[in-house]
Amino acid sequence: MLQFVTPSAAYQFVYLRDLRLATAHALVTQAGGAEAALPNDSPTHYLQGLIDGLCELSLKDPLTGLANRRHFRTVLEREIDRVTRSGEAALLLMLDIDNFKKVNDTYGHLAGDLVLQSVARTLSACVRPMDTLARYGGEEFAVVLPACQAAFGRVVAERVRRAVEATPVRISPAVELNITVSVGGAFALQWIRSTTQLWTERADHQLYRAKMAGRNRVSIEEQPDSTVSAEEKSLLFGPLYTPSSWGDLPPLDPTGSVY
Ligand SMILES: Nc1nc2c(ncn2[C@@H]2O[C@H](COP(=O)(O)OP(=O)(O)OP(=O)(O)O)[C@@H](O)[C@H]2O)c(=O)[nH]1
Repeated sequence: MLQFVTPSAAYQFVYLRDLRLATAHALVTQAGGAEAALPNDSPTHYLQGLIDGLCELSLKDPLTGLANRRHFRTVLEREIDRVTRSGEAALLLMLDIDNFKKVNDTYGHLAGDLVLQSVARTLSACVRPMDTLARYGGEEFAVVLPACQAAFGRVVAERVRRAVEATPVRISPAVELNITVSVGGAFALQWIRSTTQLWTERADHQLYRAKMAGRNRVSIEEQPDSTVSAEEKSLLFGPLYTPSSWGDLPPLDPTGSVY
């Protein structure tokens, strides 16, 4: 099923089995991919353009144009793979707009949508092209920052928080709103294969702490010390041991952790 926003800002859903060429064309054009799918192209090019445009759409959140949650999970899984193999640091930030319900309740849902779009633009301007920024859910965003050392991660998280605070959102000619976000962050476990669920839970826990501490602040988990020695790395990634060498192996840690 594809979801898109109509010109009147209403959400519309289309089941793939009901998707007609004209609807596919309208969806791709609306998303700004019209050049890729001009009907006076050759039929093959035209159809390929539509298919490419629809694939692109299926990865995006229709309101903000950021990566959607499904796409973000795929990126996180890839990042876990990379971190497990390379041992590089990677940071996951979860961000949540503070008191957003009040915006909706006071100014209406459309004003809330304008705030979401504005925050999405501000966040996009704060991250590197190699980072992936997503709308994770209602008023929650997420960013994964590959190759991100602890000191840099804290600077980015604080920069993001300040940027949102410094960008008022105009929701009507007479009304401008000051918006803030709370930010929680957790580093990936280096050399150890974790799961997207565990990683997001750790970042979410820090986000909860930032909210509990008063909102409009950053809380980042201390980078877990999962450094392994060169010898241990060779145990993880080296050739398999033969039974005759088992006697040389260090005893197994009952928790399964690598120190
Ligand atoms: N306008 C708009 N509102 C949304 C959307 N998705 C979720 N929301 C609203 O986001 C609000 C979330 O409210 P809460 O979870 O209570 O959080 P909050 O008011 O931001 O409070 P804190 O997170 O504790 O600071 C609800 O009012 C939802 O209706 C959306 O796509 N557009």
